[in-house]
Amino acid sequence: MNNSAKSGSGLDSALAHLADVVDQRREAFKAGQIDPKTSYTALLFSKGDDGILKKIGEEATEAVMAAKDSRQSQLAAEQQKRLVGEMADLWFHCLIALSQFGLRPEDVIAELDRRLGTSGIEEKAARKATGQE
Ligand SMILES: N=c1c2ncn([C@@H]3O[C@H](COP(=O)(O)OP(=O)(O)OP(=O)(O)O)[C@@H](O)[C@H]3O)c2ncn1[C@@H]1O[C@H](COP(=O)(O)O)[C@@H](O)[C@H]1O
Repeated sequence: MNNSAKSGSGLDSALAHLADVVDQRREAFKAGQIDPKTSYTALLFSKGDDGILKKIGEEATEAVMAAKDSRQSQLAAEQQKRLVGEMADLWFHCLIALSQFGLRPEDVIAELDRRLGTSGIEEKAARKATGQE
């Protein structure tokens, strides 16, 4: 795997482009212009909140299992490829959930940007100190 692949704005634009496709599918589904039999994205939207959120749980579990298998097979290339595929499924289904709840990947990226440079340990301690936990 190439560690330098897709760093920087290419990642943002790839996610934004896919989110545009997902949002368009959602609008088309709501308008009755797209058939869940021909669009997997529309099929997911037809399942509503519970179906979409359940799918995230399933995809997360599949990604965890692929990671464990990858480790056991000493990171064999084909297992790494499977792990990337499962992570892609997970990210895709997260984009579906964001769209369902009126959000965009840009919102998540902005939050991650905001956190840059703040240690998770410090942030957790600050939350405890202000009683937010
Ligand atoms: N990126 C994706 C994408 N990633 C994963 N998937 C689908 O997500 C599913 C993964 O779920 P599973 O592994 O559980 O497989 P499954 O057995 O088919 O699912 P279930 O029957 O268990 O629900 C597969 O059917 C994949 O095809 C995706 N489907 C669509 N996209 C993008 O969305 C666009 C629009 O897709 P359609 O709405 O189908 O035209 C496509 O052009 C792609 O760019």
